Amino acid sequence: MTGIQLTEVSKSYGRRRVLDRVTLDVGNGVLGLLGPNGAGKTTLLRVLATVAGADAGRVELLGRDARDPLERVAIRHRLGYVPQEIGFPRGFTAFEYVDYVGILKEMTDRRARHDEVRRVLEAVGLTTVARRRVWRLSGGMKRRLIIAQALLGDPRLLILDEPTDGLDPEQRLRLRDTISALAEDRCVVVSTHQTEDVAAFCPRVVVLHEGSVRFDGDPRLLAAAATGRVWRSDQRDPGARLAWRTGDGGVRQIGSPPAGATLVEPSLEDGYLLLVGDCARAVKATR
Ligand SMILES: Nc1ncnc2c1ncn2[C@@H]1O[C@H](COP(=O)(O)OP(=O)(O)OP(=O)(O)O)[C@@H](O)[C@H]1O
Repeated sequence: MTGIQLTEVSKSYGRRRVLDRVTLDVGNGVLGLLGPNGAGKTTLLRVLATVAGADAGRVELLGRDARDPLERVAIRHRLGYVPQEIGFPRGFTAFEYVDYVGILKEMTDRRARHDEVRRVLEAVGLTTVARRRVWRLSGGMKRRLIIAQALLGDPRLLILDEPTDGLDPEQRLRLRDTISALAEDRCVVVSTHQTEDVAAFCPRVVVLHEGSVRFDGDPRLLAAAATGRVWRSDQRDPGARLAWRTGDGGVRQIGSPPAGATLVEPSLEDGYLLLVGDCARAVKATR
């Protein structure tokens, strides 16, 4: 069964079209979603999490039609969602918070639910702080707590909006590992601003720009698209599309290289920045 099948999905807020005929077919594995601020990533994830409806197009999740209210309930029983914004009820411990979400998910058998709460807290490395009040947890721990609640009930579809945001490098690695393991037999969509996250654990990446899919494929192909367009020198080149100082005192530059430039191996970040820059120029030219 396909996890996600979107066909020509569009959504607008007022007169602004935020998703523009998005078509996607996603099976098991991790799909990384990249895009600049305002590209429509969160809106797309909200549609996938059945929090927001599409204005047009077909949204099929876990083989069910998300527009049908009964089918939607069935989808939600098998879906885990980590939203971008987090709010916690006051006074709860980590355990009580996840347990509360379990109750909302209609996990009525108390003992089985508590076992499940312990399992998901363990999965994100929060067992030792299970009895600590949420307001006393660090920002990174709170992010992991939100991920824990999404894992309740072993969902087949996981929608994660910037899950690694605010995590320290060790926790980030640990979470990447957890997500990769989960994705072996389920469909996981992860939005992020970190190209290194995508390079590290997403075999497939989708780039959104102004609500449209501009790239869908292997991250290595996105990086390779910048081959011959990334160079390094000591001085900033006025003709470079993008240029930034690197830690070793040099300048990394993207665009059409000047004669004699020392070309370097492009990274996923280079390929992404070049693509987004090209999209922005194309949009500007049509306005
Ligand atoms: N509820 C809403 N009402 C009106 N406009 C909205 C609403 N939610 C989002 N938007 C607008 O839709 C566009 C896409 O927003 P969205 O949050 O989906 O982008 P994003 O790619 O997730 O951005 P970011 O990387 O900054 O989180 C933005 O212009 C935003 O202002």
